[in-house]
Amino acid sequence: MQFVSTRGQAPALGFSDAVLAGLAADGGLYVPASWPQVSADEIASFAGKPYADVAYAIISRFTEGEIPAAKLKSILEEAYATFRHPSVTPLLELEPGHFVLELFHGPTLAFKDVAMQFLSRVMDHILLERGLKATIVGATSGDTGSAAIEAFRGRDTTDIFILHPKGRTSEVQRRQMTTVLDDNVHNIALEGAFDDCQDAVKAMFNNHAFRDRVRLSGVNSINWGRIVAQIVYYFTAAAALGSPHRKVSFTVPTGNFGDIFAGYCAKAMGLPIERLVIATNANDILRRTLDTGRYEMTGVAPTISPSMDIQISSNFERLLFESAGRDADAVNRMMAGLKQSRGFDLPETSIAAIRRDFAAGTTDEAATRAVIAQTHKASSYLLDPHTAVGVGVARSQPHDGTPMITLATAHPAKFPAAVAEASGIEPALPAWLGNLYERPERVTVLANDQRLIEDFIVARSRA
Ligand SMILES: Cc1ncc(COP(=O)(O)O)c(C=O)c1O
Ligand SMILES: N[C@@H](CCOP(=O)(O)O)C(=O)O
Repeated sequence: MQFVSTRGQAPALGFSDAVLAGLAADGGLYVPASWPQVSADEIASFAGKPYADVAYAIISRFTEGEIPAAKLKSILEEAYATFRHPSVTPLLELEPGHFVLELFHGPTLAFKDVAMQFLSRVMDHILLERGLKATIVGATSGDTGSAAIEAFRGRDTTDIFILHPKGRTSEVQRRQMTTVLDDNVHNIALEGAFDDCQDAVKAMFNNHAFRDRVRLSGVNSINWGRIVAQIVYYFTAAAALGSPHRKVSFTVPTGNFGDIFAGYCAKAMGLPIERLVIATNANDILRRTLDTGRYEMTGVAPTISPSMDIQISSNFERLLFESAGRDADAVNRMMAGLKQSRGFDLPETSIAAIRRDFAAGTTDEAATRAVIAQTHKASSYLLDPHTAVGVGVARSQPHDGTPMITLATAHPAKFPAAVAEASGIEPALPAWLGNLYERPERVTVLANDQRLIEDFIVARSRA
């Protein structure tokens, strides 16, 4: 399987090289050259299978010829043995016809663990095979960083540098990152917003001298290795509800568009998905884009779902590529518009194609709090604020008899202050994180200055 860049100027790569590259050399994102298909019979066979087996069935279609079957199986067994629930990603019915897919049973309590536990092991394997070390950089609004640090800590093949926006994560999220004191882990608190962190990471990838010097690699969802692992739970959840004989819809709390793009991939591979619903918080650039056909940056406001306080939604580029019939020139024009004038109009055919697969809605701050309170009152189920954004939007969708699955992307204990304010209940951290508030922290505060950040990394990278 080859992977091509959404900007059309970088060479096509195999799975291992695409994973190590993270971002393509032309600034684009890698997507598979074609979508492998999963037959109806095979989808039906996923119901009741162990999670790691379904993961193998899906992921091996992209790694064939590169990662030996036995190695991939052992990576997946090990990755999902770190989850505290036997089903890995359990599905439960919140109200008739509306399900939540709990993706937060991994080591850091957010959906990022599902991909990161796989990615760290597969990268380690590739680097060991090649006798190389890599420098990993990542931008986080809190969850990617903690999952990546947990997955890569102590690994000899990698140094990991995570940039988070200073003061804009929850305290639990920050401590999950800064209390990891392994030598290969480096936390940077950037004076800025999440988009500044993400811009800095992309600028490092586009600085080819720096990129080569430290053998740069990335763990944000720009990396195909993240997306491929997230496709799996769309299949397990749909199969559990009777797919392929019954269609399902998904509502996904969305920021960088990685999680919901994985749903699009599942559909492209043959999973009968009726609708993919983009759920945004008050930072609603994606909902406005679906409404108006124009992607327009207007600024980011901090919310109680901070991991979605994003306006440069990286993976939307992958959807633009798909919706434009894989026309890289069209993508380049749109991305140039974004750089020059902070916005662009989608071609008519693109927005029409997107609207065929996707719907979108917003749950604002007050409504998010109300969803948490009302859901707890009705069913004693505590939602984290990101999942609540999803549940709020899912409830506003037309009822067409198709089961709706909302992705529960984080455990409420990651956001105790917001959850307690909304519901009166302070969710407790699981036992293994019980002493998080007593652990010492290590973090470096840096100004939002590209040179400063790159110098910091060069001085500490062992690659
Ligand atoms: C808890 C949580 N929910 C939702 C999202 C949004 O996911 P995505 O960026 O893949 O759209 C994030 C961050 O990525 C998150 O951390
Ligand atoms: N919400 C994210 C932001 C980065 O998203 P990613 O999926 O592209 O890594 C976070 O928690 O850091």
